[in-house]
Amino acid sequence: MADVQVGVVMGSSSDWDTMQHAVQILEQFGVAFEARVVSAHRMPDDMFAYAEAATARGLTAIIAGAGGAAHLPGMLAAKTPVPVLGVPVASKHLQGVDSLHSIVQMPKGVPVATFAIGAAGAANAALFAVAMLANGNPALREQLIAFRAAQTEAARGMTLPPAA
Ligand SMILES: Nc1c(C(=O)O)ncn1[C@@H]1O[C@H](COP(=O)(O)O)[C@@H](O)[C@H]1O
Repeated sequence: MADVQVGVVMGSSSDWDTMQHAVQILEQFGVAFEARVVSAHRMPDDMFAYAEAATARGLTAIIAGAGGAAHLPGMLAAKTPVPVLGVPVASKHLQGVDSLHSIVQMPKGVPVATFAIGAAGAANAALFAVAMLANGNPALREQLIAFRAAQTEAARGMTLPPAA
């Protein structure tokens, strides 16, 4: 099995509906990844161990999704130099604004690259990880360019219904 290039972690299995959109992109581009539940709040020792092992394991990026008091991405970033891409998962009561603010408002010196709330943010985090990997991988870069071109064609082909 190929070495894992990107780690996809989330605070709970309830985040999977959102985070599977990151995994779909990584699968589409043939990036070797792992997906697992790692919670700063509920399993802090495991979270520390995951972050501490990330460099030696050769991870290029960690995509971390969490909802509510979403400390997971920031705590991972505190424990590893591997870039952390944070995905705010929509929460039950505050629609993910709490998650977004928890992830984006990092103190100076410990950055988390923060994406949009929900599925689009998860997909974009994965596309960003692909772009990072593509810096050293011309074939992957070509794939990314083809993905963008297909998206452009799809947008050009969009039609609108008659006004009501
Ligand atoms: N924000 C965090 C962390 C963390 O940041 O460590 N661990 C779990 N959670 C979040 O709690 C929400 C509810 O989780 P449950 O559905 O399991 O109760 C999830 O969105 C999860 O990401």
